Amino acid sequence: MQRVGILGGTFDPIHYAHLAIAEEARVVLGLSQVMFIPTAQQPLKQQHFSSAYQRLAMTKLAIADNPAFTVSTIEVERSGVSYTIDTIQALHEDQPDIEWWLIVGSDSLATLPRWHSAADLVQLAHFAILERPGFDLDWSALLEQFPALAKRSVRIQGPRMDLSATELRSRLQAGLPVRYLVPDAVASYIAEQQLYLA
Ligand SMILES: Nc1ncnc2c1ncn2[C@@H]1O[C@H](COP(=O)(O)OP(=O)(O)OP(=O)(O)O)[C@@H](O)[C@H]1O
Ligand SMILES: O=C(O)c1ccc[n+]([C@@H]2O[C@H](COP(=O)([O-])O)[C@@H](O)[C@H]2O)c1
Repeated sequence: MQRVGILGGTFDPIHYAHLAIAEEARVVLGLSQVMFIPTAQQPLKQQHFSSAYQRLAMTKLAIADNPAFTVSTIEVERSGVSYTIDTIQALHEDQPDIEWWLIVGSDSLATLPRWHSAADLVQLAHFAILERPGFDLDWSALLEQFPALAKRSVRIQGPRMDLSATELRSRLQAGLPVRYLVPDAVASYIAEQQLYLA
């Protein structure tokens, strides 16, 4: 069965750790492609710092040189709160013969108990879990709550990159460089659009 990866994210902004975990999961799991899906509105985040359109544009620029990477506008076009279960259900209905792999950092997976219809999601998707430096996942607690995860997930150790969008926004606000932390085209877009200055 063909396997396709999904990297959902706020991508505010997208950075090299996103690209690196997507590529790692692609190779380790033999994914035919990784679909990047920027959220319209992340359910657990109070605030976004650029528009959905700008985050989508940065995502397109970031993945342009990798033929195995694609961008889906499914959440941006649906608008409103972006529940992953809605996205997976739609993709699954459209292409039931694909094995869908959600690529998630360990920090994000730790919030799974608070995701909408999490128990159903675990039945529909597989999970590629990437270790995030400085973040210890309580794996046994999660397995206790979602036993199906044991058979439907793979934990991948690397690459370990201590980089976050939060840190990038702080750097930009402080006038510090983000070159070599995000693709050049993304750095140029951020500068042109004057993002993350306030
Ligand atoms: N450095 C990293 N290592 C592993 N996973 C990461 C890393 N950065 C982001 N991810 C994962 O990528 C996905 C999308 O992340 P997101 O767009 O929220 O970026 P972020 O850097 O975590 O943003 P913010 O700092 O604004 O919360 C999530 O599953 C997150 O766990
Ligand atoms: O469906 C939910 O309730 C839900 C709650 C929190 C996060 N998510 C998804 O998890 C992905 C990573 O989120 P984030 O915060 O790291 O950008 C992104 O696709 C979010 O929409 C989904």
